[in-house]
Amino acid sequence: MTPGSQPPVPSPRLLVYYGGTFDPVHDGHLSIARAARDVLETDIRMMPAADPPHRAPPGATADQRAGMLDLAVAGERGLCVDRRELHRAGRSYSIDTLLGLRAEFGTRVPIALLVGADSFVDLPDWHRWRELFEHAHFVVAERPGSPLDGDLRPELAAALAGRWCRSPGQLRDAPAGRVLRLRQPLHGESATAIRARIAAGEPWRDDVPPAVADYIEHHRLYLNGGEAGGPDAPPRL
Ligand SMILES: Nc1ncnc2c1ncn2[C@@H]1O[C@H](COP(=O)(O)OP(=O)(O)OP(=O)(O)O)[C@@H](O)[C@H]1O
Ligand SMILES: O=C(O)c1ccc[n+]([C@@H]2O[C@H](COP(=O)([O-])O)[C@@H](O)[C@H]2O)c1
Repeated sequence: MTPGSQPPVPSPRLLVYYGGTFDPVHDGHLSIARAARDVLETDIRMMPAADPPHRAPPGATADQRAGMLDLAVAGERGLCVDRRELHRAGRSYSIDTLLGLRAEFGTRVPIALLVGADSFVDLPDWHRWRELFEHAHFVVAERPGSPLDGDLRPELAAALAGRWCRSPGQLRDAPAGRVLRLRQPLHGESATAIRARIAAGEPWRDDVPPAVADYIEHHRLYLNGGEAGGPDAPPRL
C-alpha cells in the first residue's frame, strides 16, 4: 500500500444457498457444492426442501434427508446444512425462502441460489419466478443432458438478457439479479437413478458418501424405489 492510500474495501460477503430434495444427497451434489465453494470463495449452505414443489413427495422424510446431508458434509470445508425450509409449513417455494432471508439479512447483502441446469431451464414454472431475480443471484451448475447453450424457453431467455456475469466477483457487486454459469466437471449421478438401483438390488453405494450409504442401508430406505407411501416409506412430516 502506498503512503496515504486507503486499505482495500473488503468485498461484501456472499451468502450461497443450495436447495434440493437430496433424496438422497449424492456425489454429484457434493461435487457442484465444492466447485461453487472454490469458485465463489464462500461457504455453501445446503438447504433441504421440506415439501419440494413440482415433484412427487420424497421417499425419505425431511429429517432423514437432512440427516444424510449432515453426514455428507461432515469434515467438508465450507459446506454446511441449513434447515430453514424444514421449519416452514406447506410447499417449500424459493420465493418464500428468499423473502425470509431478506427479512433476516436485509436488502444489501448479496445472496445467491445454486441450482443445477435442469432445474434452471424450468425456472418459468417456479412460483412467482420473475421476482426471484429481485432477491437473489443464480449460480447455475452444468448438468449432463441439460445444455444451457441450447434453446432456452423464450420467456426465460428474455428474463436473462443482461444478467449473465463473466466473473464470480460480479456477484458481490450487487445484492441480486445476476446469473453466473458454473463450469465445473460434469457428474452424471442422479437421485432417481440411485433410488431405482437400490430397489432393483443393483450396485449404488459408489455414488454416495460411505456414511450416507450406511445410513440408507441401516434405515432400509428406497427398497421400494423411494415411492412415498409405499411399504418401506416412512410417514411424511
Ligand atoms: N449430477 C448433478 N450435476 C449437476 N447438478 C445436479 C446434479 N444432481 C443434482 N443437481 C442439482 O442439484 C439440485 C438438487 O437436486 P435434487 O436433490 O433434485 O437431485 P437429483 O439427483 O436431481 O434428484 P432426482 O433424480 O430425485 O430429481 C437441483 O438444482 C439439481 O439440478
Ligand atoms: O419455488 C418453486 O416454485 C420451486 C420449484 C422447483 C424447485 N424449486 C427449488 O429448487 C431446488 C431444487 O429442486 P429439486 O426439485 O430439483 O430438488 C429446491 O430448493 C426447490 O425448492 C423451487
